[in-house]
Amino acid sequence: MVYLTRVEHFNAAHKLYNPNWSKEQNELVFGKCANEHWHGHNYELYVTVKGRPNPDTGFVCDVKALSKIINQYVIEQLDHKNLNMDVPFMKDQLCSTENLAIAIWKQLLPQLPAGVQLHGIKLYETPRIFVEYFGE
Ligand SMILES: Nc1nc2c(c(=O)[nH]1)N=C([C@H](O)[C@H](O)COP(=O)(O)OP(=O)(O)OP(=O)(O)O)CN2
Repeated sequence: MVYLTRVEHFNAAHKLYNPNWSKEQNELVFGKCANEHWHGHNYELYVTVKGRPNPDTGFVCDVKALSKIINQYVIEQLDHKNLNMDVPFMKDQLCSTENLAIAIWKQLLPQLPAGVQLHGIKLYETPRIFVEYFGE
């Protein structure tokens, strides 16, 4: 089994805010990330698929085709958007890196070519904060 990773990136705004809590409770839990006027991140997205190399191409899959799928179903939905307001697949969710990684997994899973398995999503919110999700 070979693991193949494509890296993409996007910029987006968000705030961490639980609508069931008071403003004070949100500020207590999320601190500056609850700022009602939003803040932004330069996200780095690592998508890893796994499979056996095709004997005719040597590819697990064509990574350029994988990039197109990631861009169509994920990056175009997220890039230069407000995650809380503009992104249907984040509707009614807290826009943490964890929840975003899970949502990206769910977006991509049905779009992958036959025979290519999604292994993991690694999403950097900042150079010092990242999550990994393996569909468990
Ligand atoms: N478990 C999580 N914790 C936090 C998340 C998250 O998604 N999951 N997100 C945030 C905020 O979005 C916050 O904006 C992070 O940015 P920042 O504080 O700038 O992050 P850094 O630690 O990389 O920056 P420092 O300058 O080193 O503080 C918070 N928590």
